[in-house]
Amino acid sequence: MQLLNVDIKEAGYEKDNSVIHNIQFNVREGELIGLIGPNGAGKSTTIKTILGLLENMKGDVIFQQEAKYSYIPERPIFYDELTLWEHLDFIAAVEGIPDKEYLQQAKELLGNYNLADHAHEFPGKYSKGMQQKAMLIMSIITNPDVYIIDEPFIGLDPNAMKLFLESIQNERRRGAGILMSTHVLDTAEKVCDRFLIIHQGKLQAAGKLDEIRAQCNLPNGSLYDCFHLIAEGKTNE
Ligand SMILES: Nc1ncnc2c1ncn2[C@@H]1O[C@H](COP(=O)(O)OP(=O)(O)OP(=O)(O)O)[C@@H](O)[C@H]1O
Repeated sequence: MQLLNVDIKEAGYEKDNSVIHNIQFNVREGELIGLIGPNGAGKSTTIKTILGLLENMKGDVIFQQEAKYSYIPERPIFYDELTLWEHLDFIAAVEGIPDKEYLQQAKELLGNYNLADHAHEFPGKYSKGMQQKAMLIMSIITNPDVYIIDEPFIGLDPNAMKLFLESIQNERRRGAGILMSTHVLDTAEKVCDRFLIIHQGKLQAAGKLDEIRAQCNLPNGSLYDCFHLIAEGKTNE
């Protein structure tokens, strides 16, 4: 089942100055989609458009059957005066999640991510990797149908990276669809079902790795090879 349909004709930060054009794709249940492209390609702008943050947008972004989404930004954001536990309590209260539904899960996640001993500290003072893990826990407890994740891997140590990927796989098994922007192409190649390669604000290639290879005319190429070809503007499109 499709959870999110995106059909952006154009979007940008100022009127009559579009940054992204003709970006169409969908996210289905259980799918992990990698949104990739060089710096300044338009990945964050695409995400901001999906989140409804850009006024200057033409097109449609439709979450199916009131699918609930959760956004994990590249730069974690916390309330200065709330501990991580207080953040979790606050989110549970706002989302109307009963204690018995999230307390156990939150404790398990805090344990897995080695944050249990820091749960009563202010996450604003955590290291970058700890903050990233805290954001993920805050997201998971809301049980979203769709995750929108902006570059999650920067700052994670190898163990945290493994845990992050495991958490994502668990969420996919539950049926959640995930749109994830990243520059870590070797990991993306291994874990994503489909890819969207954006360059200069346009979708230059989309599909499974085999389809991307065909679009790039690189039958044995890696995602990295295809990315470079597109970033250098050498595709036929
Ligand atoms: N707040 C903003 N106001 C005006 N222009 C912006 C703003 N944010 C981004 N842009 C412009 O939009 C274009 C796309 O930027 P965007 O942040 O979407 O790229 P990105 O693919 O996410 O890059 P990166 O990999 O560096 O994060 C760039 O030309 C950038 O200068």
